[in-house]
Formats: sequence, structure tokens, C-alpha cells
Amino acid sequence: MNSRIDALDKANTLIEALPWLSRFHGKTVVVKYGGNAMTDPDLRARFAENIVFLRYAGLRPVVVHGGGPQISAHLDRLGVQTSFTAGLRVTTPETMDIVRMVLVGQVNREIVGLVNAHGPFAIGMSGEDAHLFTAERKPAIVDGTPVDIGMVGEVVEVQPGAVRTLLDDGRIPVVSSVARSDEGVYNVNADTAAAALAAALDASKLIVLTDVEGLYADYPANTELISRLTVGELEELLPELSSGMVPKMEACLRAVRGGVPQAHVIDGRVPNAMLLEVFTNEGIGTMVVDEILEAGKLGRPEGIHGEER
Ligand SMILES: Nc1ncnc2c1ncn2[C@@H]1O[C@H](COP(=O)(O)OP(=O)(O)O)[C@@H](O)[C@H]1O
Ligand SMILES: CC(=O)N[C@@H](CCC(=O)OP(=O)(O)O)C(=O)O
Repeated sequence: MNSRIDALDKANTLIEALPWLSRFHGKTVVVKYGGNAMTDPDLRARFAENIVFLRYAGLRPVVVHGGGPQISAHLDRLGVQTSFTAGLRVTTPETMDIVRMVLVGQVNREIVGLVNAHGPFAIGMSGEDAHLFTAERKPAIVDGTPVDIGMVGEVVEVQPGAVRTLLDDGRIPVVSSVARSDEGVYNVNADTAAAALAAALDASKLIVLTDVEGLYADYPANTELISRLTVGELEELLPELSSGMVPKMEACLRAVRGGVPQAHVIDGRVPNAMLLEVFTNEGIGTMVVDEILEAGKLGRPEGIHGEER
């Protein structure tokens, strides 16, 4: 009897996904996979499964990855000092060589391997390839003053043609957050790179995975989750935010301002977090929306019972 109830529950869960499957079929979703959500081997395997699930469900997923903790661990092993200013790594030419080696040669290969355990889907790319990302030098802003932090860039141009070609061929592009520039290669924050790519691809969603539930209202004093906010509300809140959440929420703002109807920050420590976000009525984490854009580009999902998220 219990196994019959379990089976009925499973069927209900599957049918709950129907309106979301219909809404996102054929749509591009850019997923930013970050260093801290990447450290546990089981979660890494779940992440790859979720990405492949999205692909089989008819979406067009693209992964943009960081690897801050992995870069720091490698610099440590080599005895190279590293520091952050306003959340960005101070990047000397020597550090840049190691950033590129770890992101493109190690972290990217690992994600590609995990996804390809399920079939010939993932193709790894550096942000330098086919002029995907072009960056300009970006100083850190400390107390309102620009401070030079070396070979750190801001993406100023995206040429997404190669990524589109891969998507059209049914592949899953996996992109490292480095960029070309007039001066060689630049280190770019992966949240910001993902937002720039989502806007350039005219994606339907940006999903940023991290190691907290989402945006907390008054962190660290209060960890009440903000589950939905409009771009206007986010713009008001941004000056009050601190540390790691700043690039993530700036990325959500950049993506939505750039035409992506929904941007999410979700908890990468939760197994199957992406499936919960895309295919359930409740969703998880924090969602940033431009309501007019959302209604125009995605339309209302059919057949949702209860409150729409
Ligand atoms: N308002 C906030 N809500 C949630 N987390 C916050 C907030 N402000 C700062 N944080 C911090 O930001 C961290 C996430 O950023 P970061 O460590 O850079 O993530 P990642 O490695 O996933 O890119 C959280 O672990 C938390 O400590
Ligand atoms: C300029 C800058 O800080 N670049 C980051 C790039 C990697 C990244 O963003 O990784 P996470 O997403 O794991 O934090 C760095 O060097 O750590």
C-alpha cells in the first residue's frame, strides 16, 4: 500500500513539472557554478545530473564556472600570496597564469568530465575562445576610490556565436571565467561573466548557485530569506549588501536589466537544487524579476494551481 502511495506521489511530482516543462522548452538557461558550491564530490555529481536532466527535458543549459577556492588552494600549494580587494582577487601576471591554468585546465575539465559521464554533451571553452568575452581592466572600488588590482577585467563585449552553435548542435557549453583583452588575458568574476553571457544569449533564466539559501534580508544578524524581488527593489538594496553577495546580486541585476526575465540565486548545497527551481511551483532561493519583461517573454505558465511564484 505504502509503495502505491509513494508511486502516486512521484506521479504527482512529475505532473507538477508539466507547466514548467512547457514554459521552458527550447529556452536557454545560463547556470553559474561557483567555487563554494563545488567542493563536495556528491554534490558535484548531482550538479552534472541536473544539467543533463535540463538538456533531456528540452532546455538549452549553458554552464559558466568559477573556482575561487580551487585557485586559492593552488596558489597556496605554490607558496604564492593572494589577497582580495572589494571581493576581487588582486591578480599579478604570475597569479593570472595560475588562475587560467586552474580554471581552464582543471576546474573546466572536471565539470566537462562529470557531465559527459551521461553522454557526449559537454564541450569546454575558455572565455577567450572565439572572442567570447572581451574585458577591460577594472579597478576595485574602496570607499568610493578606484584601486588598481592588476589583471582583473570587466566583460565589455560578448560574442556568443560559438556558444549558440554548440547549443544548436545539442551540446552543453561549459565556460571558464577568463577573458581576452588588449593586454592579454584577464581574470573576471564568474558571477558577472555569467550575467553578461545570459544577456548576450537572450537567455530565459540566469541561475547562480552558491553556499547559502539565497539573499538574506539583514545578513548576518538575520537570515530571513528574500524569495522574490523586483529590479527596482534590488537597486535600492544593493548599497547595503556586503562581501560575496555583492557580485551575485549585481549579476542578477545586470542580467535582468540586459533582458533576461528571471535571475535566481539558489543553494548549491541542496541536492537537485536546479530541478527544484525550474520544475516546481514553489521554486527555491531568491528570484529577481522585471515583471513586465517576465510577462512579455515567458507568458503565464498554464495550469498552475495555487500561488504562482
Ligand atoms: N545578504 C546576504 N545574504 C546571504 N549571504 C550573504 C549576504 N551577505 C554576505 N553573504 C555571504 O556571501 C557568501 C556567498 O558568496 P561567495 O562565498 O563569494 O560564494 P561563491 O563561492 O558561491 O561564489 C555567503 O556564504 C555569505 O557568507
Ligand atoms: C577577479 C576575481 O576575483 N576572479 C575570481 C574568478 C573565479 C570566481 O569567480 O570563482 P567563484 O565563483 O568560485 O568565486 C577569482 O580569482 O577567484
